[in-house]
Amino acid sequence: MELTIERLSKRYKQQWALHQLSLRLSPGMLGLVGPNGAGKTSLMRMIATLLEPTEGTIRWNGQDIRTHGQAFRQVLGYLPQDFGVYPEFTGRQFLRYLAAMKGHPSKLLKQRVDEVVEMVNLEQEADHKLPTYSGGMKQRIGIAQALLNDPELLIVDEPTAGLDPAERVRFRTLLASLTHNRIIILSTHIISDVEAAASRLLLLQEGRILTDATPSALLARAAGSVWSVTVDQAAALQLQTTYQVSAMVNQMSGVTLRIVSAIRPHGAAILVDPTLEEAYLMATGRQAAQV
Ligand SMILES: Nc1ncnc2c1ncn2[C@@H]1O[C@H](COP(=O)(O)OP(=O)(O)OP(=O)(O)O)[C@@H](O)[C@H]1O
Repeated sequence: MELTIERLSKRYKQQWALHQLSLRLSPGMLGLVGPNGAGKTSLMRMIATLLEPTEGTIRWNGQDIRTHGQAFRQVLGYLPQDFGVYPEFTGRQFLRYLAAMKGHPSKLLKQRVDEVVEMVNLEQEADHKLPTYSGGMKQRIGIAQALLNDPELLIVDEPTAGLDPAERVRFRTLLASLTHNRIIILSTHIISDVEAAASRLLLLQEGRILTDATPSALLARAAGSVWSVTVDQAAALQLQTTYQVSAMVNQMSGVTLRIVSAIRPHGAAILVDPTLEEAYLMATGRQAAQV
């Protein structure tokens, strides 16, 4: 099970959304992280065969996905960013409909739909109409439809956008439970979404790979660059204008700031262990400093 991407580029008119990206993926979760416009959706749509690359190739187990499109789509599951549901259906009816559309053998269809409903934990709500679902439940239906063919490659584009914190945690746990024996590509600009489950993080910026590392390697790179200091309001404001502040807590004794900086930002600042989000800020900040 291997996805190989070679020198993949996408240009929209004059603008390069993705530039000469090369990547080799094996089972596990890849967290695709980057700000809006970094090229995440373009990359995912090209892998899902929904968008034609301007240059480059994508191979699944050595075969070009453009020439083996039909066979490739059988191992592919995709949840797009703008997944829409049909309001007249219940969750279960909707999944049966999609399974039939995807050519699922009718003898096994009901059983498979029941299985995916169970996998995403929607047994209680599966016979309720879709408009009554919360954002998180709709996204779980989205994952359920992507799992209908038990895909070896699962692509999920910004699944937690618009979910409340409890739904996000639940969705993260669900995705983490699906990593066994398949490749998952999950895009997000919220790094905590992939913190627990991703074995690899790809930071994209302006269509290029900024960093390709395991979460622990990314954390190790940020060690020695995250500080904590408690100061008064005026000093806190001053520090905020000069440094990258990753967290700020008001306390009786003053304002405690966490600061991402290669140099000690204040005489009283002490080094603290970085979070993955801070490691990400460090990686993207370093790039900004180079430009
Ligand atoms: N159909 C299109 N026509 C023109 N430009 C596009 C089109 N789709 C994307 N772009 C541009 O390509 C760049 C990459 O967009 P893309 O949607 O791939 O990024 P993204 O990282 O997924 O961002 P977001 O999180 O906002 O979806 C952006 O500058 C975007 O404006």
